[in-house]
This record gives sequence, C-alpha cells and structure tokens, in this order.
Amino acid sequence: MSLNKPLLLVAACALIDADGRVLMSQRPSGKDHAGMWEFPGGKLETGEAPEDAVVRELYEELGIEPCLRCLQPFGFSSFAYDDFNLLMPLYLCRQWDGFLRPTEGQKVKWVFPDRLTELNLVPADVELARELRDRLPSGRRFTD
Ligand SMILES: Nc1nc2c([nH]c(=O)n2[C@H]2C[C@H](O)[C@@H](COP(=O)(O)OP(=O)(O)OP(=O)(O)O)O2)c(=O)[nH]1
Repeated sequence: MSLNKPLLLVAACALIDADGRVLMSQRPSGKDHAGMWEFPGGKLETGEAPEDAVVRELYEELGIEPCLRCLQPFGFSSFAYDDFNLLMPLYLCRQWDGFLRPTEGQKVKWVFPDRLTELNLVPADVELARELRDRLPSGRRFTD
C-alpha cells in the first residue's frame, strides 16, 4: 500500500530533435537512482506551475529555453517509491532556443524512441518510455 507517503510533484520533458530522437539524461552520482536514465526535469517549487518548472529546469540543467507554448502534454507517471508517491507530467518539446549544454556534469544522449526501453530507466519512467516508443515515429529513415 502507498498510504501516508508524501506526494512529490515533478515535471519532466522529452525533448525531440529533428531526427525524432528523445533526449535522456543520466542521474548524477550522489542523487537517488544515480546512473539511471530519466527525462530532464525536476521538482516543482512552491506555487510553481508544472510548465514553468520544466522551463526553469531545462534552463538550469541544459542551458536551453523552450517556449511555453512548445510544451505539449504527453502523459504522466504516478509511481509509488518507497518513501514518496511521485506524480510526474511529461511534456514533449520540439523547439527551443540555445545550444544544449549539460550544466550539472550529467551525461545526456539522444535515443530513438524504439530504443528507449533498452535503457536502465528510473522505475517511474518505464511505462512512459513504452508509451513514447509506441506513439512516436521510430525516427529511422528507410530507403525502400
Ligand atoms: N527529473 C526527473 N526526475 C524523475 C524522473 N523520474 C523519476 O522517478 N524522477 C524522480 C527522481 C527524483 O526522486 C525526483 C526528482 O528529483 P530531482 O532530484 O531530479 O529534482 P531536482 O532537480 O528538483 O532536485 P534537487 O534540486 O533537489 O537536486 O523524481 C524523470 O524522468 N525526471
């Protein structure tokens, strides 16, 4: 049962490049789930809207600025971790300003949607990765 646990609100974003790949970020050492892959994003600050949290976190973590209207709601994860319940909307974003520059020493990589589930994902992201794989174009180009 997941009673009596705090609810943690996190907002995350699947950035999608011109080839249809999704940007994944590796949790740095020292954080919980270190070494596992996740979508860029982070916890909401008090009074903050999820979209504003995404814009702030993408700037802080990656040095890019998505415009608010480019954030497209995709789905959400509701996951019971041992010590909190996570509620995490995931947005898609295909347009942003600035050049990608991981600012927190984290490793990032662009992944074709059909390879997302092969990553060692944080537990709450596994279902979302399956949804992305099933709903986004694979991104690969075929010649015949
Ligand atoms: N950013 C992000 N966090 C996720 C995802 N999936 C998932 O379970 N989480 C969890 C991991 C953490 O317990 C929590 C987010 O915490 P965080 O440490 O990344 O957030 P933050 O950047 O605001 O952290 P900090 O300022 O406290 O260091 O949500 C995801 O796809 N992206």
